[in-house]
Amino acid sequence: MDALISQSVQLSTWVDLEKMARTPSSSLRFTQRCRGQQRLPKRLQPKRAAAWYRPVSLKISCSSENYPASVLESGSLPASFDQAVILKNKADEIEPYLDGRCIFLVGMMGSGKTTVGRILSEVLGYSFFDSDKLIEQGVGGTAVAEIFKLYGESFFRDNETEVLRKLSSMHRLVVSTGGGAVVRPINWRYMNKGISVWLDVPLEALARRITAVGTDSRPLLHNESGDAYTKTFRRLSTLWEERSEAYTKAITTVSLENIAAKLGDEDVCDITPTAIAIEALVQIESFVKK
Ligand SMILES: Nc1ncnc2c1ncn2[C@@H]1O[C@H](COP(=O)(O)OP(=O)(O)O)[C@@H](O)[C@H]1O
Ligand SMILES: O=C(O)C1=C[C@@H](OP(=O)(O)O)[C@@H](O)[C@H](O)C1
Repeated sequence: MDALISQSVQLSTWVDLEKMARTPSSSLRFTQRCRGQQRLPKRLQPKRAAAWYRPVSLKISCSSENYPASVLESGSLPASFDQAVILKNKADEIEPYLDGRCIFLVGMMGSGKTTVGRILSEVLGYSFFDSDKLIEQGVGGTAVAEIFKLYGESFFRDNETEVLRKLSSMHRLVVSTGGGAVVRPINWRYMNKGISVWLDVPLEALARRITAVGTDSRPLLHNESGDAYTKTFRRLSTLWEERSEAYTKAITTVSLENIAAKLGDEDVCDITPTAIAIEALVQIESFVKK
């Protein structure tokens, strides 16, 4: 049965990746907001949730058109510029150094791979792919949770590897991978043909985000007892113990705790996706300019 389905999941038959990749994603604006954020119970709300929507955390003024080589490295963002402008300038600066290499975002579920990945693809003029979505399309539009239920995790993982293999032979893509893609060594061979970026987000923040949107689409978070936050946090902790080492194989790391420290924020939940995208470019820059 599985063999039969596997055969039907030939990438060429389900997604014309090459064609899709020729069309850079166009739905994104530089300033990404947390749309559709549901209200959490008060005790789960981040201390300054509204700050997610702040356009920028500003420290100093800057009169030059040339932004500091590393706006976040310096720990100070120029006061009069929107994060979106900083992001776009940084993208323009490093894009030639990428030589078309793909960017693979890795990280625990809920770490922002899709959110940040879309922003990066937009500013770099790259195409965006979500590997989970490609797997779903390959199985006739079956949702990830359903694929796990009907065919099991290893079937899902085989398809994930096949998707990554195919994507790794392409250029100018930003790819949001599934949280478990890091576990198979073969996947690293594919992802590190491009530049892998680990979004390192504290478990508490992940659990808050996922609780806000629900766990329906994330099958590995099903089957726990307790309230939504507690069971999500517990399951994430187990997965983290199994995977934390694997994430360190990424070529670059974006640590939200480091960004928070640089910006003077005390809560990682205050960091906007745009600020995270800027830091991702800063980290990528230090790799490509080495
Ligand atoms: N920097 C951020 N601050 C607050 N919420 C965020 C941030 N980045 C992502 N989110 C939210 O967290 C949830 C998971 O993000 P997503 O990009 O889908 O993660 P992943 O693709 O890694 O699973 C989404 O609801 C998204 O809106
Ligand atoms: O952590 C994991 O093993 C998984 C994460 C999910 O992707 P996201 O990280 O995008 O939620 C999805 O691939 C699947 O549910 C398995």
